[in-house]
Amino acid sequence: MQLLASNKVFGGLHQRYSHQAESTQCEMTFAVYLPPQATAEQPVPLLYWLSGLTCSDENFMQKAGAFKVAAELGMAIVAPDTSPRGEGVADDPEGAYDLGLGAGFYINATQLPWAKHYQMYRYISEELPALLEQHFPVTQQRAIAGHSMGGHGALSIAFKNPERFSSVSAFSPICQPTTCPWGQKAFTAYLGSVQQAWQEHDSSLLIKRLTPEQHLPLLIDQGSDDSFLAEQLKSETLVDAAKQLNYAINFRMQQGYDHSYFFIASFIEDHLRFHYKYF
Ligand SMILES: N[C@@H](CCC(=O)N[C@@H](CS)C(=O)NCC(=O)O)C(=O)O
Repeated sequence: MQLLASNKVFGGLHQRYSHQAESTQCEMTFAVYLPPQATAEQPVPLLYWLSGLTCSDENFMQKAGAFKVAAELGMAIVAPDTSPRGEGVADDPEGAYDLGLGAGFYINATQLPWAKHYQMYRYISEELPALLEQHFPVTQQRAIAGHSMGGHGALSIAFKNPERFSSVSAFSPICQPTTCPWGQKAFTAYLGSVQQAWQEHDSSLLIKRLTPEQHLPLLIDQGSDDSFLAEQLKSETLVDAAKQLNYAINFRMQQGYDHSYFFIASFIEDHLRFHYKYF
């Protein structure tokens, strides 16, 4: 693991690392915030933050304004990259923002040319936690959150692995990727046309497989003025599914907010305090 940068912030440390990942067969970069309380003797719980399309490890750390409350609570945060990168990693031939680099969708690709490196589900759900829990002062208390494509990542990974997390939250998540243009484009490329493979990564469907004991505390914030809401995010699909299951999720339609990090910065404190309650 190579330390790329280290900055003191609110008494803790923001650090960027790169490492050779086995799952994605390339060098991966992630950023971690270690609050002042974190020591080898007193490790702290860890929130996974999954970002959206076009993002790297940097967007959340620079724009969300999460450090002050994370430092107060004593909570570490990791922000991984959103796709494999580097020489030899496939990208959309036209450089589209919603496929290839910056658009890994947190799934394991089975189709060429993507399959070799686009193994983001395995990276996020297995390889990165093992690495962090071995090398950083963090406990095995995990929460997961994300934005947009990363909201889809957080929800689908939590629904597939409810025993690994104590809570899950999302901002403006893609709730039904099997029926929206972003999801259909990515799933067709990465998974081919087999619907069964698609359904393995659709939160509005995965939620129906959970037993009541597996209903993690779940908070979702969605901006009412988000230009992607109707066509891409479809939050009503998840809200309706939860209602049918008597899964008491906390869904908040926030009036006048858009899809940006201005929205995330406005409510990130609520999400951090929400997750902290359940560690
Ligand atoms: N570039 C795309 C939208 C991409 C976008 O909104 N990305 C969101 C996540 S889905 C984001 O967080 N962008 C980076 C940022 O705001 O820092 C477009 O113009 O339609």
